Amino acid sequence: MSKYCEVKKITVNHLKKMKKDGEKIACLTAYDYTSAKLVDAAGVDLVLVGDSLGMVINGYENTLYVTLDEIIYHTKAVKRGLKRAFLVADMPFGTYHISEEEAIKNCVRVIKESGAEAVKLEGGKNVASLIKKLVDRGINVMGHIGLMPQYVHSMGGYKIQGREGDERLIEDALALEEAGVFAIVLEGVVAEVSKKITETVKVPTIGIGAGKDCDGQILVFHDVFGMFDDFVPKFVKRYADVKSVILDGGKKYIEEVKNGIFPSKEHSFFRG
Ligand SMILES: Nc1nc(=O)c2c([nH]1)NC[C@@H]1CN(c3ccc(C(=O)N[C@@H](CCC(=O)O)C(=O)O)cc3)CN21
Ligand SMILES: CC(C)C(=O)C(=O)O
Ligand SMILES: [Mg+2]
Repeated sequence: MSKYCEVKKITVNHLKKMKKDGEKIACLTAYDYTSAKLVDAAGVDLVLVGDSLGMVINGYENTLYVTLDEIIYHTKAVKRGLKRAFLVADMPFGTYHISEEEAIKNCVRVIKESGAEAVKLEGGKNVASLIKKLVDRGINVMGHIGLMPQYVHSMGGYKIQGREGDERLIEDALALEEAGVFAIVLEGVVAEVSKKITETVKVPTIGIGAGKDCDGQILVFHDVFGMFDDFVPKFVKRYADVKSVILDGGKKYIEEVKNGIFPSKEHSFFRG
């Protein structure tokens, strides 16, 4: 068993140390109090309140509709469910795109109001100067390169990155490290390139669809537990089939209501 099981509260230092120790970092998304409590109890090291909530919670076609207030609302709920895991809030599209001043203001708001211990933003060299300013102000920042869902329109879809070489991705990873990120998400990156980035930077890399050689892995809660099937990317592995559990339980409940079996005496109140 890993020595990190004993750690009461994971901090940014533990995450950096895990890379040095060769201890893989297990991460999941969560969007509410109850699911946060469950993944924390399971022992996940890091929880991300992802802007993927726009898709799995709200049913939007992409992540671009998510607002700052929505991320704060969900992060506050997740915060109350966590004891051990490190908490990261995803900065939504548009909240760090107008000016560095506005971006800093929005990140400060997220940290101040939500209880998140870090923010994550998509981008490489183009956001390095902003990240440096955030880090200078005591805000932990997680980078995110490769397939960046907030670029869905300009990329013309969700495209795996690094097929035609690794130069740009490596430059971006180095720029993020130089700017002071404590970790970098590599999303939808070919395994060979993720391996090279992971060997090149000192900060941990957290992969999603980026192969086995990243320092950690992250997946979306609803994908891992088989609750979301509008689309299932190739990189998703299902570790439970909660959809069937809910459908089966739901059918039993409906049948018992229709047949007058529920509620029975034990679920009812009486005067005497
Ligand atoms: N439920 C959920 N899971 C996710 O992992 C996720 C979201 N939502 N929303 C935001 C982004 C979007 N993501 C996606 C969505 C689709 C593909 C996809 O269809 N990829 C193709 C590969 C295409 C190629 O080879 O270039 C695939 O077949 O997996 C990948 C990542 C990952 N993120
Ligand atoms: C999948 C992770 C990295 C993410 O950005 C999200 O859930 O929004
Ligand atoms: Mg995201």
